[in-house]
Amino acid sequence: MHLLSKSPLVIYIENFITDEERLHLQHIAEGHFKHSAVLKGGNSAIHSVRTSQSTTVDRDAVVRCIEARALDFQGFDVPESHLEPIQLVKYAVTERYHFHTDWFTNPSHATVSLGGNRISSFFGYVKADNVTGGGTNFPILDAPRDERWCRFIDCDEEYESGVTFRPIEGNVVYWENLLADGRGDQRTLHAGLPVVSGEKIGMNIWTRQMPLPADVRGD
Ligand SMILES: O=C(O)CCC(=O)C(=O)O
Ligand SMILES: [Fe+2]
Repeated sequence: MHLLSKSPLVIYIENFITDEERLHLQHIAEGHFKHSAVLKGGNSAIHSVRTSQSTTVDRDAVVRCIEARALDFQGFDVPESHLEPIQLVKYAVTERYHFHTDWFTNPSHATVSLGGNRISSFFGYVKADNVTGGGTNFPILDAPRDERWCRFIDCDEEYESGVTFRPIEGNVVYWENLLADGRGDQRTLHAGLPVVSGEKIGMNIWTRQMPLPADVRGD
């Protein structure tokens, strides 16, 4: 693990998902991907901000193991009821996810009965062999200086473009979305850059401030 930023907290984790888990996730998601609905202004609509396809995965033994790892990483005290179902996102050539925050900007999506807002995100790379493009760009983060980071981030990017994580299978980026007072942290703005060649599949694990309703959890 490598600490990229203390504020906002951003931690890069190598080999968070095993090869077997990656293949399993692809297998159970096959045939379920749909063009992603992005919440905009109160109604769920298929919106051009996101051209990829997504799906959630059912909670089998392998998925529970990944979830347990995500909870343990966050210090053991987050109950599993605060986890959204794991979401996979698939991008074909040219597909992308424009700049957004994972925390809900519309308070009506973050009410107590809905589990509050998203305190943290794990974004991982489930499939990325022979992918060019398709990095995850955080324009407001300061790029680290040490060239050992170039294994994971695109060091050809201008310093002004922030940090772009390259899609590397098995690795994840973890960050905290909310400030200490619970408001969303604008510095967590990010985008999935267009895929230039190959197919990219990513994984989102989002943790809420409060328990999710059982029907959303899929329990
Ligand atoms: O595809 C990426 O690199 C980022 C995707 C993302 O930010 C999301 O699904 O919320
Ligand atoms: Fe995101």
